[in-house]
Amino acid sequence: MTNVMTQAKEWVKMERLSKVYPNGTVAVKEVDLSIHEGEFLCFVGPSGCGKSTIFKMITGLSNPSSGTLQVMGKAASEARKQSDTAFVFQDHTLLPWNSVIDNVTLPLALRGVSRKERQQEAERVLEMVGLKDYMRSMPRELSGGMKMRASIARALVARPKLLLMDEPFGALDEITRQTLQIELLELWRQDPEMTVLFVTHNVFEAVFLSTRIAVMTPRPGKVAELIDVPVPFPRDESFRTTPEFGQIVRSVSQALKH
Ligand SMILES: Nc1ncnc2c1ncn2[C@@H]1O[C@H](COP(=O)(O)OP(=O)(O)OP(=O)(O)O)[C@@H](O)[C@H]1O
Repeated sequence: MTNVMTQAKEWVKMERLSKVYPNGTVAVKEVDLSIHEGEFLCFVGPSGCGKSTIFKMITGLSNPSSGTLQVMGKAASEARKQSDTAFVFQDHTLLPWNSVIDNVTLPLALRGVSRKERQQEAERVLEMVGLKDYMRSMPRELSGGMKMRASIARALVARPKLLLMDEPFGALDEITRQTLQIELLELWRQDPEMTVLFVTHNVFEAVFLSTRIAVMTPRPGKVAELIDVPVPFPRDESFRTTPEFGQIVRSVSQALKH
């Protein structure tokens, strides 16, 4: 299942993708995985199973040792130049000396977008994440959840086709985390082309968000199992208490034990 109804394009294609670091650590071993336009795919696995290494290769920051990796039909290092990819990390990475709106407009400023358009686009995404009234605030004046919303707004401002999120809600309290999960799904649904790759250690979070889950094995990192979450969107809080939710959580937990 994807966010789009048409035949979905392959956004990321990994074939026997491996990464061996110079010290001999095999971080990723022969991963085969195709991710399509409009998917919401979660990587779940124990610490050190190579999730961040896969993200680094997708963004062209690290080269595969062997195998192939295509991002939007191109080698990852080429796709990087198109800047269709945005990231959100666990740490909000907002610049503390810039206001919220100046943080959000930064990716557009770096691309030479005019001041007027930067302002318009930033206001659009800040409205989407519910922070328009705080655009003149400084990051230190925001709660943890608001900082993460600002960080998401900054990632979305340039309308990325691929959004990579590495444990973005890991530092938040459970209530805020669940609220942001619902908000993130709404943002994703507003752009049918956008594909989200999301790393989490939390099985419940993965099941709530995903169209598909890649369960990773401990080192060397491999995809142990791909699990579909064939539950339609929109999903709301009630999904978390359905038998179907519990069943998929059990399947993922089982796959993690192998
Ligand atoms: N630059 C590096 N040189 C050597 N080994 C590395 C390097 N970067 C990562 N590793 C090792 O590769 C393995 C995979 O690391 P990676 O950071 O990709 O895992 P991860 O699943 O993202 O972990 P976590 O969930 O803890 O962030 C780990 O054993 C790690 O120690």
